[in-house]
Amino acid sequence: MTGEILLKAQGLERDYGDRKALRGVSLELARGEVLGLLGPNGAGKTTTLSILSGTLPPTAGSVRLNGADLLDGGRAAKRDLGYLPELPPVYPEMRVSAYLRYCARLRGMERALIPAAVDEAMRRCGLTEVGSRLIGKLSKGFQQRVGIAQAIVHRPALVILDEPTVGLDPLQIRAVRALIAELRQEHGVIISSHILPEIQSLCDRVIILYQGNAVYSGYLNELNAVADVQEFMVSFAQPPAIERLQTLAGVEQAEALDSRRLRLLLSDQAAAERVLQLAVREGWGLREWVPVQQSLEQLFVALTHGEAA
Ligand SMILES: Nc1ncnc2c1ncn2[C@@H]1O[C@H](COP(=O)(O)OP(=O)(O)OP(=O)(O)O)[C@@H](O)[C@H]1O
Repeated sequence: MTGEILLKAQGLERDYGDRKALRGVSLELARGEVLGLLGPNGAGKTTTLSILSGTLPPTAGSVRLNGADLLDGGRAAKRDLGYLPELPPVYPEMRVSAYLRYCARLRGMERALIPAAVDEAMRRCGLTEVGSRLIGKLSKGFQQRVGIAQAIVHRPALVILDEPTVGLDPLQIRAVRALIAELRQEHGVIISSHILPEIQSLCDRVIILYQGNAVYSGYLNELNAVADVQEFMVSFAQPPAIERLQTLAGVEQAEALDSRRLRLLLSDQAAAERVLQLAVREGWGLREWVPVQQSLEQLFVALTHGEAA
């Protein structure tokens, strides 16, 4: 965690009739952090975000935002959050700036502060030029920006975005991703996505949901730590025979890539140390020792048993 805890959810469960959509999900978010919720269809992402945004009551569990109980009808806590649901809640017959003024008012913002807040939200979301246009006449990408603008107009501490780039063209996706990257400067952000590279490029931390459980929670830069096997690209000036490497304890696989470069799969850190000590003792002339990052995709496939993301 980088800072003070903004959001803390514990033991969230949600049943729809006898269907268990969430089975005890807990999470935390610090200020300035971007958390990604990743999971195959039906994993429980939207259910989780609806609960975190105070729009759906959980069957069990608690959510605290800035220390206040969100589920206890806390209007003050709700003022601290902005939510973009899967379908942006925009009114096609309203003009952009009028709609944003309406949203700011709805979230309890003081009247005198609203005009400046609306201008600021439009500027941040690239909407200044279309402020007087009818929302229904805007492209899907611009409507999505209006959806994000309504989520940030009242300057909430927490912004929750459910599949923010779904249905957009590649240029619109780039613009929305750039906007999300900028949001972190002022807000804690939670996004859900099916798109692995999106989560990888925008988030500090990821939670992988599968069948209503959080099967993984961790920082993206620590992915290797959860891998059972560690992979390295290695090069030696005088490499040993590949058969020699294959007989060493903890070397799961050794494969020659060219005359000097090898790919090693090792069982753990101790195996890496043994190979390095031997390289020094026997004068193999180490040139490169590069860990191969385990990708989020590999982890996702392993944890969700290959269900398509
Ligand atoms: N209103 C509802 N009534 C009954 N079952 C529901 C309802 N909403 C969701 N579910 C079920 O709960 C489970 C979790 O759904 P949820 O929409 O949270 O998943 P998701 O990860 O957001 O999926 P997707 O990526 O498809 O939107 C699914 O099995 C879904 O069918």
